[in-house]
Amino acid sequence: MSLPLLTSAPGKVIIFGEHSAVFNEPAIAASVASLRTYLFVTKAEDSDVIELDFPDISLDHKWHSAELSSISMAAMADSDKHSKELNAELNAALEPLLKPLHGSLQYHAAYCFLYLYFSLCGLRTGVKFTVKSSSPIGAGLGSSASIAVCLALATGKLGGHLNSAPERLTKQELDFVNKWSFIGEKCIHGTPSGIDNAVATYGNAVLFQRQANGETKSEQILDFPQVPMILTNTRIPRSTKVLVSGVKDLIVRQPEIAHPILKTMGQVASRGAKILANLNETNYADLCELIRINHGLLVALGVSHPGLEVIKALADSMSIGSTKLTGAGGGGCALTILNSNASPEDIAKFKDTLETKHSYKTYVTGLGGPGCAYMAKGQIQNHLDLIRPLFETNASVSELNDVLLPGKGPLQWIH
Ligand SMILES: Nc1ncnc2c1ncn2[C@@H]1O[C@H](COP(=O)(O)OP(=O)(O)O)[C@@H](O)[C@H]1O
Ligand SMILES: C[C@@](O)(CCOP(=O)(O)O)CC(=O)O
Ligand SMILES: [Mg+2]
Repeated sequence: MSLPLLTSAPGKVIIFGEHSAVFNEPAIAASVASLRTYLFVTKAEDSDVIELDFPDISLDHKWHSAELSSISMAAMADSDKHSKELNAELNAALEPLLKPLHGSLQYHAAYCFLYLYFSLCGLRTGVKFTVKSSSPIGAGLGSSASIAVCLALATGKLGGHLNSAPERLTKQELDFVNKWSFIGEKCIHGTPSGIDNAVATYGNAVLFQRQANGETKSEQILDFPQVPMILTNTRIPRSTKVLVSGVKDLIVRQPEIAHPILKTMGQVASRGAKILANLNETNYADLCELIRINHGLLVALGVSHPGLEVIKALADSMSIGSTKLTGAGGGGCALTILNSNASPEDIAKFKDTLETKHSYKTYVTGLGGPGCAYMAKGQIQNHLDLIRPLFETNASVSELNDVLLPGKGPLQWIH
């Protein structure tokens, strides 16, 4: 497919089962309608370069064709064979290109990009990839998976792998995006479960389980109930990669203790799935109880943070609802499922205290929106005056969403 290209994918909220999902336990996550990542691929001004412009993480980098000599055809060959494990030959070839970014936060985003780009597009130069996200980054809401999905969809299209139906993304194409975005997540954080990229690809909500053979089973939950909840971002930075490897270390040190915790988390997710499939006044309290238990188990794994406990303590002391961290923890976000009798005044006070006293950010957002999408070339060209400034200027999140949010903005997306 030719340029320009525009792709998008949502963030997610894990309701039950973060961390235990990495160890093959079931987990439930839903996409977040209003928190999305957008990728705009255009012709670079210099036809000799591959350019990345990731302003959200202050990364603007160009690679000239002369620097690409380490990337042999052999390193890119058979990339499909390596769709489950990273290709050691390609990794070695990427090393010199990534050297200037070593030790920086931007390293993993650039690694994800280069890995997918060379695997799916080859050595083509003269392209520029610009990414903007309306989702907070590194906060537990799956920004890494949404950028990996945007990149997998765009590089899949650019490399000619995804052009079977002009009017929609087929099931096979979505499976392709899911497979390659999982590889992208691997570049960003090592050993992902695959739940985040599955939700960002397919949208809605999923009951997900990684199998012992590395395959994944994900069941779409189409009518995900709109559970009343508040998402709170502590804005405390953390890295999924570090937190996931911390849990791995705990398992090595305390296997008899850590394994049963993970198993119990799986039980919580399975039970939670049953309740969510038939949520009603009678079992709502059970859902809240499972949220409380899941958080306690995550605390036991060592992935909470005093800043997250502030949210839980406030919600508990106001009897407003049940709170658990969501995503990898260590900072980032928590969700509070509101009690059915929580008053609007108490909800407002809860949010206000978190925002004014602790400088946290709260969100009230719908769960279960669309998955990945792209825009037809004609549509982009007809609206370049609307689209281009969003990627070339310091556009705010609301300006981004006003134009680009599927279903809200004036433009048509293909799903
Ligand atoms: N909009 C973006 N622009 C550039 N890189 C991004 C963007 N969103 C995510 N990333 C990459 O993902 C990383 C954060 O992923 P992670 O630690 O898994 O947190 P989360 O997925 O919860 O946001 C960032 O450090 C960066 O490498
Ligand atoms: C901790 C984990 O379960 C979720 C990580 O989510 P996030 O990157 O914090 O949004 C890891 C995974 O499932 O890949
Ligand atoms: Mg992530």
